[in-house]
Amino acid sequence: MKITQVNVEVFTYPTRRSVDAAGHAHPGEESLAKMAMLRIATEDGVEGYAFGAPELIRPHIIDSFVRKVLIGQNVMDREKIWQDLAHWQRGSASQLTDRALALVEQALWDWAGRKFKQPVHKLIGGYRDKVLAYGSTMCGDDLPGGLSTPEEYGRFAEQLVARGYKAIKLHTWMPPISFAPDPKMDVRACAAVREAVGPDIALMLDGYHWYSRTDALYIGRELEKLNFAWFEEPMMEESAESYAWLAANLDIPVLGPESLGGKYMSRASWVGQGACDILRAGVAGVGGIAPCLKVAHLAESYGMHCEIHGNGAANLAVVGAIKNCDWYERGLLHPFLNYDDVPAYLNSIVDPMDSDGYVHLPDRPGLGEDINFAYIETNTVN
Ligand SMILES: O=C(O)[C@H](O)[C@@H](O)[C@@H](O)C(=O)NO
Ligand SMILES: [Mg+2]
Repeated sequence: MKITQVNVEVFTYPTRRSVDAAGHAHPGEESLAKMAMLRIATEDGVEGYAFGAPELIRPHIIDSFVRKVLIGQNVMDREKIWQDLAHWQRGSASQLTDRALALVEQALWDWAGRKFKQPVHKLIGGYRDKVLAYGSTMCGDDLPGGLSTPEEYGRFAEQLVARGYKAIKLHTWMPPISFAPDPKMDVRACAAVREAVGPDIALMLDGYHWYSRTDALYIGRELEKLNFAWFEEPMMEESAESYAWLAANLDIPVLGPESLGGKYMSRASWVGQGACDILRAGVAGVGGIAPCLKVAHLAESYGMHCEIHGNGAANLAVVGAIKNCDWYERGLLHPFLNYDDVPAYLNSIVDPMDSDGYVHLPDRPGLGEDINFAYIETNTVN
């Protein structure tokens, strides 16, 4: 079945999610954001879709790389298409990103699910039909009543437990917040949350990402006293040696890498260097669902868990198809925002959570996005 069309529709939608100077999300005034829908069609008229930032799949990327590789190829040859695209990355002057590869590959999976009327996690090979979620907070802020003090983290954590979460991951304060980075404030927020939720809720920290080895060691040892489940990305992930040193000096599991490039190859290096106790990969960060599965299977070969980075249909599909992952990252959450609010371009969210803290894998065909095509058509801007 040959691919005949690759198109991108950019549309606007209202959001209260704003981004700070360091790229971290926080609540803000309602504004109009742009989203791109990648649409891949075959000669039989069946289509697959993926949503992402417009700049990732801007016309230069689609015209110079994606269309050249995809048009005429068999839509079921996902691995060959992915390898062909990946080989264009080196010569693209870093313009063809892993995130762009991930969007193309996701749309190919979505096509297959829609064609064969199966959810992607079942096409991969399902492992589960529900998964416990952890509430992943937004980074700390300076908003009164938000996440501006350790006490406010504690109060929010109580709300999350009441909603049904059985685990909470704190993203704490980062620059441009005036006092950040501050290891002691990070620890105070973690202590306030532990105090608020008691001993039976799993807690994790994913704070400032540029600490020194000694600062990271200090925080890690404090997290051990608070019985945290894992310690995530406290230092630059380019230094696997630093993580190997940290993991050797801590008992709390060190988890990573999240934001490091290098797809499944860098993850293999981390395992080989003992740089983490739990591996990490997200569909966007490693170039797609199949590369993410390669990381999860690598981890499984070493008796390790692989906790999948990020929310959304593609990450949820991977979680649904692997055993060595305990959680689905549901977020990012904030006291001022309701995560369950449905974006205007969807008819329902892909990851509703029940009162026991479980997200049920979607049984809709494809990635499971319940797309509001009429809204997208009406609000398309390109
Ligand atoms: O932009 C980021 O750093 C990530 O999106 C982050 O906020 C969050 O997704 C994360 O680190 N999860 O583990
Ligand atoms: Mg993280």
